[in-house]
Amino acid sequence: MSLSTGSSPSSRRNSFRDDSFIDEKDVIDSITSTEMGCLSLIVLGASGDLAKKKTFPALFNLFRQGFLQSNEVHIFGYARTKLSDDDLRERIRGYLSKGASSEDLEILSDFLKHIKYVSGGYDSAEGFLSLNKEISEHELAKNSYGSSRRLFYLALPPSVYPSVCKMIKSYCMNQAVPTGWTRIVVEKPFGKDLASAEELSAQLGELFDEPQLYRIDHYLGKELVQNLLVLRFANRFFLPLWNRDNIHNIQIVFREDFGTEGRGGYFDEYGIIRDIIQNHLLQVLCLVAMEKPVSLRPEHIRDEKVKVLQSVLPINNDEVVLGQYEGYKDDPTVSKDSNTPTFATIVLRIHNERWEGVPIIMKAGKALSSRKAEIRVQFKDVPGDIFRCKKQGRNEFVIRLQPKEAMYMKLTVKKPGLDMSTIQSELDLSYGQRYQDVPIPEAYERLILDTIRGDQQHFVRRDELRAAWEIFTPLLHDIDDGKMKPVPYKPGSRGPHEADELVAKTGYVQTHGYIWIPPTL
Ligand SMILES: NC(=O)C1=CN([C@@H]2O[C@H](COP(=O)(O)OP(=O)(O)OC[C@H]3O[C@@H](n4cnc5c(N)ncnc54)[C@H](OP(=O)(O)O)[C@@H]3O)[C@@H](O)[C@H]2O)C=CC1
Ligand SMILES: O=C1O[C@H](COP(=O)(O)O)[C@@H](O)[C@H](O)[C@H]1O
Repeated sequence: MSLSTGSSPSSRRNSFRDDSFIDEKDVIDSITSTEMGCLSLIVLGASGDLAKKKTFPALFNLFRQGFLQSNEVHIFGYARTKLSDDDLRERIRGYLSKGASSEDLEILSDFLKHIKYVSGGYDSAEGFLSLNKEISEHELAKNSYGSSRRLFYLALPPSVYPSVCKMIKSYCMNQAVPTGWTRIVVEKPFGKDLASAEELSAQLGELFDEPQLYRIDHYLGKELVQNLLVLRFANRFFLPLWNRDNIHNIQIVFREDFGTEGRGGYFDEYGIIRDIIQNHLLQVLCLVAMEKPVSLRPEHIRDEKVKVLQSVLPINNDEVVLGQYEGYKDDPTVSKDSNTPTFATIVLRIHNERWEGVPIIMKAGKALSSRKAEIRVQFKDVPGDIFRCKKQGRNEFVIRLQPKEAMYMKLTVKKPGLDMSTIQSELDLSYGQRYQDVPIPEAYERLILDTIRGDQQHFVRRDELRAAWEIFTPLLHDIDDGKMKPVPYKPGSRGPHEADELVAKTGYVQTHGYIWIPPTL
């Protein structure tokens, strides 16, 4: 976990309004009026993996940078496990203190004082009544000005979302209306297919209005994902090139160099398409492929994302390769005859004026040779090529989301020297080198801050979710019914060779003899 450093707490608190390019008056007004007063952050599922690894570290980083103010905030953990306040604090301390400086350890001790734990069931009126009592006491003690705010973060399996939301609605709503608010953050996977996602949406929709619901997809909080709209719409370079006339194919790739360790039971029920492609990679695709929004208002952006999703053609199963790494089924929590893919390459086709004929290759896998996530835009060959550049490979624009954020453009140049020959080189913007003193925030930090500020731009709207499930549901049902089977691949490999063959069939040209080496400082 990284403890990002930053400027002084007081200056950081207002930096969003100072620096943001979101300048619509109403957005700013809504942020200003709801960013004050007592703030209760309630982490449901506080005993779990996500809470430990992501939610509490993100809250701590926001606290240490002054985005959560000591005199306003209180954090409540809730779960069934019997823990004392100190048990939870010690768990968090254990995770956060590794490698921390003495200054950080001091701030951590202060942060932990703001944490309380309440134990109870996810359908227990008694549990939620005690939670409400704790929150109300904190509000009474601290609410000296402004309105009280309640943010419920569901770090829980989706199966309990409906009952938890009913409990919140019945027993824990903020009474400080209309100035205060109650918001709910839900994690993916949001459903297992179109029908179950719609049912879940309907259940939650009966209890909360869309502006109260934040469907989090942490890929939308990654620095270079947030950069996509700026890159595409603020640079004259890209505007005329970003279309079927110039781009041959696009790849959106997620690789992990570890398996499903410790999460086999969950993963076996969902698989790589539901875990990564239907949400994280598809959200990235929306930002890569959407038209320019009317403005930066969340609704304008999300309207354009929905249009892209609705333009995706039904998946052709001949353009899908599934894989399962050898040894996956050794996990005792995984079924011995599991048909669950841990790897998938899927070609999507967008039926619109900009992208007709451009294969969009979505690739994700666990237990592969490396860990990285990137967008790879491959341009067409140069027409009337007098340099025989084809030998060298095509222009490619690569956006590396992680690790080591970077953007680089592979291009052909004259080989330096007396000979007149060409080689592949690159224009390179590596963030570690270009922005040496700028800490890159963790995705969860940024997104939790958005939920507190009431900015839904980087959250998935209900109709987006529906459109996303519409794309993948037929394929998922074919896999669930055993009509599509994963091929085995070796852990630590590139995945099944059939996937490389499929990508080659789409016309992707691999550049041989060239490798981008991230610069070192
Ligand atoms: N872990 C990760 O890296 C990521 C997780 N997510 C999503 O976040 C959510 C939480 O994930 P994670 O923390 O890994 O999950 P966990 O399995 O760790 O569950 C979180 C907590 O929920 C409670 N719980 C677990 N299973 C059940 C059940 N069947 N019924 C009721 N309560 C249960 C447990 O608390 P107790 O028994 O104490 O009540 C547990 O501590 C999930 O939706 C997951 O898909 C999303 C991205 C990444
Ligand atoms: O949502 C998930 O994401 C993680 C990968 O997240 P990253 O930010 O480290 O790329 C993945 O390991 C997990 O299976 C999935 O549920």
